[in-house]
Amino acid sequence: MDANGEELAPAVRSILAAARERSGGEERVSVDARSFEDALAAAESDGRVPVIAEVKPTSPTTDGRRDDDPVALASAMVEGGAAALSVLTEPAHFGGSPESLARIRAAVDVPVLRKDFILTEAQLDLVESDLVLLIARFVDDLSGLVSAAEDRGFQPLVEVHTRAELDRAVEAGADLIGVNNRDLGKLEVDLGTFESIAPHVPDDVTLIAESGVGSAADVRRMRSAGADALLIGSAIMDGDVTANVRRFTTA
Ligand SMILES: O=C(O)c1ccccc1NCC(=O)[C@H](O)[C@H](O)COP(=O)(O)O
Repeated sequence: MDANGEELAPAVRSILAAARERSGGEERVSVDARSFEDALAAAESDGRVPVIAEVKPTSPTTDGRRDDDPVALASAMVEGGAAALSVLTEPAHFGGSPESLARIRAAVDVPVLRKDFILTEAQLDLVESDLVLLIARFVDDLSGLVSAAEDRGFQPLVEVHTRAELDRAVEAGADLIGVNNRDLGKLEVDLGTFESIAPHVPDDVTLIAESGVGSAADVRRMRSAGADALLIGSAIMDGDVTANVRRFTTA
């Protein structure tokens, strides 16, 4: 069950159980973050669709696993025109690690999002990144965690899947909001989720469409519905990542 008492897919229950066990960093981090807004503006100004390309070695909904060097993958994504990167740090279900993120961030000059299931303030201190994902569905004190992230210099990206979660994200002061097309209760993907929530997002929020984008037509669909940027994982990790990113950034 999640905080709303709703049933969760077994894989997500397992992800959350593992997240509750993970400790934080030993010292409070203080990040000199690369501006995500500037990265989006740079992409727009030279005609690239702003894409956050995700280094996602595996996942509960992916067959197999990609064991390439994460830094090589990340550099190939930047070569394809990614405005920013998302890097999984969850080890048990996504094959990520904080070490991979630190190596990637040192090797590229675009902003890097830490993609994990952060539940506590201490877990923010595991590794430096430019953005951190906070999933509204799983965080009780969302305002507290948004503030804690900002106090450390992170740009928090608050992920929502419903209107009620959007309201919580806005109340928590989120400037960056991602609408996840993947329902983490059932693990089903529906691009209509973004289309139904986007009209209710305040104009001053930077809005990201997350999950389920697999084609140039999907990119255009999400952009028409109001996406300032797209977060794309599986479809980029499948095959030549530079060519895949380029297909989306030129959609
Ligand atoms: O991707 C999964 O299988 C997954 C399973 C359980 C919880 C979360 C999951 N994904 C997290 C994500 O948000 C995605 O990695 C990200 O939005 C990219 O999605 P996609 O482009 O569909 O790989």
